[in-house]
Amino acid sequence: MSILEARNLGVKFGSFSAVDDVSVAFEKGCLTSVIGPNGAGKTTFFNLLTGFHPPSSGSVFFKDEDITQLPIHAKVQMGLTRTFQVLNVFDQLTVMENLRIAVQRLRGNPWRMLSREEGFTAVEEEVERLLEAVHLKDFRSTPADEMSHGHRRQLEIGLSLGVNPEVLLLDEPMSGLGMYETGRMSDFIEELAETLTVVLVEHHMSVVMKISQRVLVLQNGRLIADGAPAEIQQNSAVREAYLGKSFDGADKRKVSENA
Ligand SMILES: Nc1ncnc2c1ncn2[C@@H]1O[C@H](COP(=O)(O)OP(=O)(O)OP(=O)(O)O)[C@@H](O)[C@H]1O
Repeated sequence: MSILEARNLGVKFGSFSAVDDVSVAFEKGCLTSVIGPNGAGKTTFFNLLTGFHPPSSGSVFFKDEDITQLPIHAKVQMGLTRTFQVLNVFDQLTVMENLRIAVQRLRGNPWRMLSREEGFTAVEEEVERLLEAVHLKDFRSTPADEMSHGHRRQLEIGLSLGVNPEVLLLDEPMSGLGMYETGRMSDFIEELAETLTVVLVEHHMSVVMKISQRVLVLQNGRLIADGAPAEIQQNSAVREAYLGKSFDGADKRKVSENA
C-alpha cells in the first residue's frame, strides 16, 4: 500500500528544472533511498514532498489525500516529517530539554499543559520513550554541543520522532560522520524502519545498498532508475550518472573524507 506519493512533481527555478516530472509511490513500511550525483535534485525533492518549497507542477498525496497545498505543520500533524542536511538541535540545551520541547510543541500550549500534573507526567513519559528510542538515555543531562556529531544526529531524529510520524524523511543523516558512527547510524535507521516508513537521501553507497529495500536514482531532476539495490548497481544509466565510478569506489572516497 502506498503511503506517500509524488505525481508528476516538478519545480523550476527560473528556466532551470531542479525536479522534473517525478512520479513515485512510497510503499508503507519500505525503506527507500534516493540517490544521485551532487545537484541531482534530492534535497529539492524532499522539500517538495514535505512542503518546504511549493512545486511548480504536480501533486503530493499522503494516504491518498492531496496534501500539496497544506501548510507544513498540517503535514507534520498528519505524520509526515523530515530531518535536514544541516543539524537542527538546540546546542546549549541538554538532550532531555531538547526532547521535552519537541514533545510540548506537539501537545499544544506547553505552559498550560505543564501547570497540570497529569500533563507534566505525560510529557516526561514521552521524553523517556524518545530517549530510549534514540539510544541516548546515558546522555539525558548532557548539553547537545558536548556530544559527538553522531549522537547529535540521533537527537535530531528524536526531535522528529516527537511528532509521532508515520513517514520519516532523512536528508544525509551520515554526513560528517566517521566510519564507526556511520555504522551505528546505519543500524539505527534500520531499527527505525521496523516501525516507520523511512525515505533516505544518502551518499554512502555501501550503506544505501545494504539497508534499502528500494533505491530511486535522480539525475538532473529526473527519476532515471527505480529498483532493488542489486538492480540499481547493475543499471547502466545509473553507472553513467556516476561517471563510470563504481559505487564502492565512490563510497570509499566519501568514508575516508569523513573519517
Ligand atoms: N532555491 C533555489 N534556487 C535556485 N536553485 C536552486 C534552489 N534550490 C536548489 N537549487 C538548485 O537545484 C539543483 C538541485 O539541488 P539539490 O540541493 O536538490 O541537489 P542534491 O541532489 O540534494 O545535491 P547534494 O547531493 O549536493 O546535496 C542544484 O543545481 C541547486 O543549485
